Amino acid sequence: MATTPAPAQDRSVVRTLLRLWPYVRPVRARLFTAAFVAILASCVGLVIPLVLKWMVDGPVADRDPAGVWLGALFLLLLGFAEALLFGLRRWLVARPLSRVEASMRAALYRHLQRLPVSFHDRWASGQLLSRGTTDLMLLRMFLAFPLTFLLVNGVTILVGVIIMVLQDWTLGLVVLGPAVPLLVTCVIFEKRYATAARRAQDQVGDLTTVVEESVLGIRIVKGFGRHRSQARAFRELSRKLRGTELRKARLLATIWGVIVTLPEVAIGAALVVGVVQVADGELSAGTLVAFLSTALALRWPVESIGFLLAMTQEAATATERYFEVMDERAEETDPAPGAVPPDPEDRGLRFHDVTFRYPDAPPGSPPVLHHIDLHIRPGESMALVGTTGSGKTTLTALVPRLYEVTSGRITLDGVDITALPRQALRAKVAVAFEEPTLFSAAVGDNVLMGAGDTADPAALERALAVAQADFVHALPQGTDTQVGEQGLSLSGGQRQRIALARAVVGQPEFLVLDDPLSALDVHTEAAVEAALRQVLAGTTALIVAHRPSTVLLADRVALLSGGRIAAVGTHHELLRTHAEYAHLMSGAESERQEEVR
Ligand SMILES: Nc1ncnc2c1ncn2[C@@H]1O[C@H](COP(=O)(O)OP(=O)(O)OP(=O)(O)O)[C@@H](O)[C@H]1O
Repeated sequence: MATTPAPAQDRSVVRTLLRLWPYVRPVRARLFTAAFVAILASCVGLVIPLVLKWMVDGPVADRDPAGVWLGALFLLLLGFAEALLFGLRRWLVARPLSRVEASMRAALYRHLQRLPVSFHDRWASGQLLSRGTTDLMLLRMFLAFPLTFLLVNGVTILVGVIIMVLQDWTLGLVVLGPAVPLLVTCVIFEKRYATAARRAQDQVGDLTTVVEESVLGIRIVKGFGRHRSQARAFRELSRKLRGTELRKARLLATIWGVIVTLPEVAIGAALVVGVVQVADGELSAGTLVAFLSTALALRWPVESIGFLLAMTQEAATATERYFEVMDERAEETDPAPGAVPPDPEDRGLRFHDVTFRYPDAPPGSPPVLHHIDLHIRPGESMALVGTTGSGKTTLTALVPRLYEVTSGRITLDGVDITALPRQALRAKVAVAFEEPTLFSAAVGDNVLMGAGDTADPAALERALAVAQADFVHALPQGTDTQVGEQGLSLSGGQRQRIALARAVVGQPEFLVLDDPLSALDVHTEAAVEAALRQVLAGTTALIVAHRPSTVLLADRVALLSGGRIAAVGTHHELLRTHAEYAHLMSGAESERQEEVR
């Protein structure tokens, strides 16, 4: 499951949001201009009450129709200017903000590609998906609205309050009365909403994981009739999410209620006090009209603060979730400093006293691999044999540095693999796993992924021939045929052969094969083996094998038992001298005979 740390209670929203600055920086000019334009638009709106005051105390009191028309024309122009300026603000921000969202998404994707396999072991893919989609959308919305409007509304309220106090300070005080209770409510609301927002966004991630798993595993779900339990799990998670969303809605409704009611009551009170003052002749009707229309013009900026704060909280949570992934350490691409200098005498692939424990294994648990010493000489192929769970896959994963050794060293031709840049290492070592993953692309492209930039059609043909994957030519568009997500339109054995072709296409110096022929029928396996033998003649190879036929491909065999190398020798030697090996192979042999029969 995903690591979804509990929300930090004492986080600072501002400090969290400031982390977005590097992404916002390139569009800062546009954003600041847009904010300035929005402030201008709001201030234009605040001039309207002053025009009204002039109209009521002037042309209306003097019964001057020409003056009223002039005032109306002014109002119309001000309205137009306000609308135009708000339109301009939108135009200014729309494009740059979608660029910010795209660049953050690209950075996240790039980072995910560079994070070690151990990170992906820990995190559910749905959590990563939701961070790259929903959370980034929330951030774009925050940059488009709350970021600008919290500032714009703040300035508008300040200017409006100054105008009101200048009109009549007693009425001003009446309207300002609710400011303190409003502020207190906002602070309490903000804290509670932060917790609910974090929970909701994590739950969206969990829900995405369930959907993704059941879509990818649809065959298992159907095959085992698990659709009801999957649907139940989905319903349970969406019920939880609904509960959290309702809590958010309730919190929002409460704050909205307070934010709307208090100012309305204050405006009502100001109306009563103002009317009394006008009746007593202490205040002109025009001033009261101007005062009240300013107060009404401030209603929206004040009321919107509730949901602007809510969106800001969600954005802070989204930022936190985004950086939880971005802060994870990516694999170093450059060689590690201080590695042991290369030993030119030490050729081939060599494990020197390698011990390995999975990074996410419970503390104190025994290592999966103990003090492995193994030397595969240049051009030699070595089979790795062992009972299930003995650590074979783990050992092979250490060579391309999918995981880092806990202690000890692995060397390729005397060079410590940590002293090689990762790209150079992975160009030297090709891998094929038992569970072949194909990408949504043409078959040919899937194979050529293994060849770096030096790919050519002849290499593709050669690799397909070695892997006995000529069947691709019979596909509707030959090597250009698109294979679906995970290559589901191909059989298991066909996918394995394409993955094998991918491993051999780059003619790597070192080949690591994790039981790559397990899904093939005996005849195809024999044909692949015959072709592989030619490839293996010049390549140093480590091949995980379960069947004697695959073992026979190799020059020597290493027996892995309980995470230790129990014996190394030729197949026939070990059959004679090692009971565990003989037992393993006889089981495999009888299974094999069953299969042939
Ligand atoms: N990502 C992981 N985190 C923690 N432990 C793991 C992880 N992957 C595998 N293990 C554990 O490491 C041990 C060795 O697993 P490994 O897959 O290397 O065995 P194997 O010999 O390849 O087995 P098989 O023949 O069934 O493929 C197992 O006990 C397994 O539970």
